[in-house]
Order: sequence, then C-alpha cells, then structure tokens
Amino acid sequence: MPGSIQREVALSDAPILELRNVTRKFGGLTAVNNLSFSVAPNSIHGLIGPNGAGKTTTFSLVSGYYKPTSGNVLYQGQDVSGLKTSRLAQRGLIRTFQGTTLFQEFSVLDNVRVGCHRSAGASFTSRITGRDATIERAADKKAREALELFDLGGLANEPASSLPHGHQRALGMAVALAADPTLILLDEPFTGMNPEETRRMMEHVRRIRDERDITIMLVEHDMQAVMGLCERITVMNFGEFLVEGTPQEIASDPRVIEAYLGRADDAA
Ligand SMILES: Nc1ncnc2c1ncn2[C@@H]1O[C@H](COP(=O)(O)OP(=O)(O)OP(=O)(O)O)[C@@H](O)[C@H]1O
Repeated sequence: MPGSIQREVALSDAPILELRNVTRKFGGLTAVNNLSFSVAPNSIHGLIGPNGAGKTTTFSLVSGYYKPTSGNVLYQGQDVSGLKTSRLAQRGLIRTFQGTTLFQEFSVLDNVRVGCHRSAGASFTSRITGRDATIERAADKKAREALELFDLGGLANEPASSLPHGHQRALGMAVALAADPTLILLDEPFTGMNPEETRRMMEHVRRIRDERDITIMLVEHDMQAVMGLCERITVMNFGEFLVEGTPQEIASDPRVIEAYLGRADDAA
C-alpha cells in the first residue's frame, strides 16, 4: 500500500525532535533526569507515565517554557535548548494547552484568524483590526481551511463561548494549525471529553497528520486513546526514561505495568 511505504520512509528520516541527556531541576528536586529520546518526522508519538513522572516538565523544556539545567533539545537537527516559546513557534513548534486558551467573546473564525498571524506575516494588532486587506484575505482563507479540517466551518460566526467542550478543544487545535506548525505538542487533548468527542478528536489528529506535513507529540492519561493513536510511545517514571516502543510493546511491558501498579492510587 503506497501510504505505508511512504510512512516507512518517513520513519527512517532524521528525527524532528531529539532530547539528549536532558535534566531539569527545581531547587533540590530533579523533575527530569538525564532524559534522551527522539521523535520521527510525521509520526504520532505519545509521552506517558504515572503522575509526577515529568511529562509536563518535558513538554515545557521542548516548547521553551523552561531551560534545561543540562543537556540539549534538538529540533529539526538544530540545538534549540533555552530558545523562547515565541522563537520556537516561529519555527513551527507549537504547543497546545490542557485548559482552553480561546478568546471566548470572539467568533470561532476570529479565534483562528488571530492564530494566523505567524503564517500570514502580520502583527496581532493588524490581525484583529484588519488593516492590511491582502494579509486579511490570506488569513481568512487559511482560517476557514483550518475550521473545515475540524468540521467547524458551519460554526464560524458563533461566539467561541457557545461551543460545547469537544468543539472548543477542536477549535484550539484549529488555532494551532493556522500557525502552520511542523511539530504540535498536545497537552492532554482528550481531558474532559466523552467517548464520542474523544473518537472524533482522534480522527482529527490522524487527519491533520495525514493531510499536512505535521508531527504530533502528545501527553495523555487516556490509555485507550494513546494506544489507538500513537505509533510510538515513550514512558517516563520518576523523571527518567523508562522504556519506548509500539503500543503493543508498551502495553505488555512488565516495567510499564509495574510503574503504574506501583502507584495504583494515581495511575490514570
Ligand atoms: N515549577 C516547578 N517547581 C517545583 N517542582 C516542580 C515544578 N514543576 C514540576 N515540579 C515537580 O516535578 C515533578 C514532575 O512534575 P510534572 O508535572 O512534570 O509530572 P507529570 O508527569 O506531568 O505529572 P501529571 O501526570 O500529574 O501531570 C513533580 O514532582 C512535580 O511536583
């Protein structure tokens, strides 16, 4: 099948993201310890582990919210350790957050148009005041395409606040997509979703990976979603790399089972 041949070729490419011996300390606490792993381009890669394993800190290190105490983060083959979030976003590394970060009073379309400023080359102010007609039209087109990808085209003129939770999360993804990402970091994309919303969001994630040249990395506690969506999964425990593999390998690995059972109270 041509699709799988293409995917095998893509997976053999140089990694889009690589962590080399990354450590992050907060005072006396080591949240991430000597962590190394890499993410293949155009893949859907999961990062899992029990509560407090260091997943969120790792996302923050990759997306520029924290600097590593030591070690290196390479994105597209370049050392970006310590680069600010805005610089990384300009290079196409975009993180979405667990909580909704929409302009609730803006329309669905305007939320995405604001997200277009990187790709359309306009400032935030000109974005919302609509001063430059050419840029405005380009942003409008791009925003509508992003909405269509997430089945939100029919809701373009509704206020964001009127959308149910699942649609708001999809809108958050459309905003991220409008910024022309190369790598999207999804922070618990299925939190608070019912099974139908989760199923639709999984389809959306697969679709943007398949239709755009985008790599997806996600932190998620919903194991069914992680197993159904990711091609590779890295497992952390106590701030350290524990194991990596396919969903099948991870699900049957005794070290993973022990890591979760060992903290049965807080395992997802
Ligand atoms: N800013 C901070 N200051 C001090 N300690 C922190 C900070 N951020 C995280 N930690 C600590 O680092 C460790 C790893 O936390 P982190 O949030 O990265 O884990 P996690 O795997 O994302 O957990 P969860 O699944 O509960 O979100 C925890 O012990 C946490 O208390």
